[in-house]
Amino acid sequence: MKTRGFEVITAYKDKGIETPVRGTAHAAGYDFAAAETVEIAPGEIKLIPTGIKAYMQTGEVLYLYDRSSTPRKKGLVLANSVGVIDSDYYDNPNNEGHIFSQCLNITDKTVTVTKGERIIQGVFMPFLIADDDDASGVRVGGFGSTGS
Ligand SMILES: O=c1ccn([C@H]2C[C@H](O)[C@@H](COP(=O)(O)OP(=O)(O)OP(=O)(O)O)O2)c(=O)[nH]1
Ligand SMILES: [Mg+2]
Repeated sequence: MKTRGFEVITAYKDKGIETPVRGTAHAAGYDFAAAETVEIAPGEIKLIPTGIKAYMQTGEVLYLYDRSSTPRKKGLVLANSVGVIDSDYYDNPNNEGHIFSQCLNITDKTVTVTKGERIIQGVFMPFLIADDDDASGVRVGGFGSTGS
C-alpha cells in the first residue's frame, strides 16, 4: 500500500537520481540532492531541481528545511525559509509535482551546487484545518499557480 513516499520525475528517470533517504535510524529529515549541477551568483535566488515528487495522505504536508550544515559549508539558504509541499502538488498537470529547492546565495562568490550533492531535507507532518473551511480548488501547478 502506498502511504507516503518519493518517486523520480519522469524526465529524470535513468539519470542516476536517488529517492531521498534519512541519514540515521531516528532522523526526521529525508535528504534531497540536486538533480543537476547549478551555478548561483552572489545574491541570486535559483530553483534547483531535485528530480523528485512526493506522495502523501490528505491532511499531510512535506516541509523542506535547510540542512544545518548547508549555510556554513555552501553559503546557501532556502529563500522561502521553509518549503511547503502540498499533497495535491503530486502529479499536477503542469510539472508532475517536481520539487524544487529555492536557494539563495548569501556569499559574495558564485556557488556551484553539484549534481548529487545533498542540499535540503524534507519532513512529513500532519496539519490542521480551521472551522468552516470549504476550500475546494484543484491544484494545477506550483510557484504562484493559484495567483498572486
Ligand atoms: O520550496 C518549495 C515550495 C513549494 N514548492 C511547490 C510545492 C507546493 O505544493 C507548490 C506551491 O507552493 P506554495 O503554495 O508555497 O507557493 P505559492 O506561491 O502559493 O504557489 P501556488 O499559487 O502554486 O500555491 O510549489 C516547491 O517545489 N518548493
Ligand atoms: Mg500556495
